[in-house]
Amino acid sequence: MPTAKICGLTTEASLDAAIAHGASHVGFVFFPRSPRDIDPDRAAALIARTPPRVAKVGVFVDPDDALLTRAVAAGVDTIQLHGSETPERVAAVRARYALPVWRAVAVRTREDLGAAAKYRGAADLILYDAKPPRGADLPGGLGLRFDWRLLQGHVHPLPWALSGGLDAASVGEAVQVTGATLLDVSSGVELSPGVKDVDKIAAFLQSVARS
Ligand SMILES: O=C(O)c1ccccc1N[C@@H]1O[C@H](COP(=O)(O)O)[C@@H](O)[C@H]1O
Repeated sequence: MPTAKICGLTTEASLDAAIAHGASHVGFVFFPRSPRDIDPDRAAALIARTPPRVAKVGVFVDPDDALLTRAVAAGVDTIQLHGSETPERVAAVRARYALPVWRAVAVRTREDLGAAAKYRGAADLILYDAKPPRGADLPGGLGLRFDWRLLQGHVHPLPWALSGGLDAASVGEAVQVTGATLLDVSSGVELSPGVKDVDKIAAFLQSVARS
């Protein structure tokens, strides 16, 4: 059965809904430009109420080590790098913190998928996300999807997950088209950027469980 990460959590209510409805991963965004940005001290309070079976993913955009160290001290146990981190930087982060590291790969065309192979031996998982439009304020969390058919026949160099514009209505088709076993959502379970909705979280996780 596919599993899911609910990303961009900032409140007890939304975190509790994700846990209660079976999320395998919860995500906290450490990026000041994001409407979902969370301070590591606040994240620590949310992580403290998250059971061990649920992975706590920190989402970062070209972070320095000081921020990574604060987030790991807060309880983040998986690092998602969503900026322009090179394979060398990804490998260094993985070695320094001895935690699983995900690398986002932005996809618009089939050629974009080629970037994933560069992270073999550096990242633990590739997170395919839609490529943001030129000049976008954020590299992710925009509720945009890419053509999932691009993943058909793609030889994945690493374990992988799917993100970008998913919601309760579309996630079943996403699983069918791509064969994804881990689905990552942020905007699709929100009322407005940064404002999570517990009913949308429940509906998304129910759709994943049915897929
Ligand atoms: O959510 C954010 O604000 C964010 C900021 C910077 C980098 C990544 C971010 N979110 C990630 O984007 C994808 C897709 O999100 P969406 O469902 O399309 O809104 C997801 O992996 C989030 O972790």
